[in-house]
Amino acid sequence: MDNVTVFTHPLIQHKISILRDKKTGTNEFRALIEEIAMLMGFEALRDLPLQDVEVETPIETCMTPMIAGKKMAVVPILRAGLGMVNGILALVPSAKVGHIGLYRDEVTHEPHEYYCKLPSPIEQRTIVVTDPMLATGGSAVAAVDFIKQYGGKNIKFMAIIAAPEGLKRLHEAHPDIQIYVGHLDRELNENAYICPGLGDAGDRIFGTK
Ligand SMILES: O=P(O)(O)OC[C@H]1O[C@H](OP(=O)(O)OP(=O)(O)O)[C@H](O)[C@@H]1O
Ligand SMILES: O=c1cc[nH]c(=O)[nH]1
Ligand SMILES: [Mg+2]
Repeated sequence: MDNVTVFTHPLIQHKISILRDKKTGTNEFRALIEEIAMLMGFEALRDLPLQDVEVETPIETCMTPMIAGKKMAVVPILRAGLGMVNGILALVPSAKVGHIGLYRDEVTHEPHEYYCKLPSPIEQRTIVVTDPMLATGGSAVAAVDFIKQYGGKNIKFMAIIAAPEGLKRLHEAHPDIQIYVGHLDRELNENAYICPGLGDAGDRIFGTK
């Protein structure tokens, strides 16, 4: 699929396997989500624009590349996407952070919006949307719809685990965005949970149940 990257890096696969283990506690789970986001972000941000700036080394003055301007936004889908934000900010500390609040109805599995605040202006920014779980794809499609309504154009979506159904739905709804997936799982179950998955990412990050 064009514009879709499914990671195979052993460090990412190893960390995802620890996430899956139901014995992994909140502390470790939260740290792993952040580390995986950073590893995925390293690849996802390989096309960030650079500009040459003048720097004086101890030897001489030279022109050398740096990230051009403050041109990035991280937009987590609340709540679980919040867990990935610091991993991306560790790479680009100057990035602005927007928030989109969505929860999935337990019966219909449809996403419901409860919050949306994005950095303005957003048109020129590289926008990294984070959510560990891409299940039916309803939340991801709704979040990207919002960002496009606000004027966002250069959008990257990062999920740690995706179901084939959700990846297909997001790619078909928004073929122009770059999608990054840490691992593509087998399927959704009758409750629209990813199998084998890792359970409810939000509850495991924040210790709620
Ligand atoms: O692809 P979908 O079928 O839309 O499902 C994925 C969504 O479900 C989870 O959020 P949840 O509704 O559990 O909210 P939470 O992050 O607050 O726990 C997850 O973090 C995604 O946002
Ligand atoms: O498996 C799933 C599906 C949706 N949301 C989660 O947190 N986990
Ligand atoms: Mg949840």
